[in-house]
Amino acid sequence: VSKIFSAGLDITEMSGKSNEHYAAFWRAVQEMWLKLYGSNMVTIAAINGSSPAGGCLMALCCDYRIMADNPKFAIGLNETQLGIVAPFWFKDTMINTIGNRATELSLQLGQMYPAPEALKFGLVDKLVPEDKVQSAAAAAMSQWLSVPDHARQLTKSMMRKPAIDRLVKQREADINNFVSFISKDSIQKSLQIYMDRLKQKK
Ligand SMILES: CCCCCCCCCCC/C=C/C(=O)SCCNC(=O)CCNC(=O)[C@H](O)C(C)(C)COP(=O)(O)OP(=O)(O)OC[C@H]1O[C@@H](n2cnc3c(N)ncnc32)[C@H](O)[C@@H]1OP(=O)(O)O
Repeated sequence: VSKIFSAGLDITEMSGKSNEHYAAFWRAVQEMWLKLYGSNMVTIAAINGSSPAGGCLMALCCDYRIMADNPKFAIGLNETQLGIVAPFWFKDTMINTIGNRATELSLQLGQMYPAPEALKFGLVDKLVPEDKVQSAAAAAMSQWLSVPDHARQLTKSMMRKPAIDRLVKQREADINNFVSFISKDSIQKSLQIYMDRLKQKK
């Protein structure tokens, strides 16, 4: 979709559903992260628009991020703005990209960074004109693929394994945490208010 890289997780999957539904949904989100963050392939994010929360997470899972140079497009883990909390593995992924202090600021405030600020913060690696995002991503891919694969893969795994092992070890507990958190009346209310606001802004 033009102007949106990803709107993040589908909020309708996290509201008004059964606990079994929430558990299956969260397992699928974990699976997505484990596959993408743990992939031994080269992954380049061509960020052609806004990228909140889960969308930002997907971009952060990639090896390199190229974003369209348009200040109207913003990226960030904005969970607190929805009244929800980025789980520890979202937080770990961000820390591994921009460091601890920048992550703390970012997460507590639920900040969305317009493209130029995202570059300054290190959330993305490069800005290019909107119509050059795909070609710049293809060029970056060629550069990354020119590195001997086994060496690049072992290096990637060395950097990411601790975060991945942490979720693998705590997977079931993380699902239980998600279900008990998201099914709280107060959290359901916050999500409802956020969705109503999204619709009103039209
Ligand atoms: C103790 C610790 C325990 C921790 C336990 C875990 C806690 C839970 C963790 C959950 C992590 C959540 C991650 C997420 O990704 S949440 C989703 C975050 N996403 C957003 O905030 C995006 C909101 N959307 C927007 O900002 C804009 O819609 C956007 C910039 C994406 C596009 O803007 P545009 O103006 O082009 O389009 P509209 O706003 O008019 O939207 C069109 C329709 O789409 C609906 N919409 C948008 N985003 C979502 C979404 N994420 N999910 C569902 N639906 C969405 C929007 O309402 C419009 O719908 P209608 O056409 O029906 O009105």
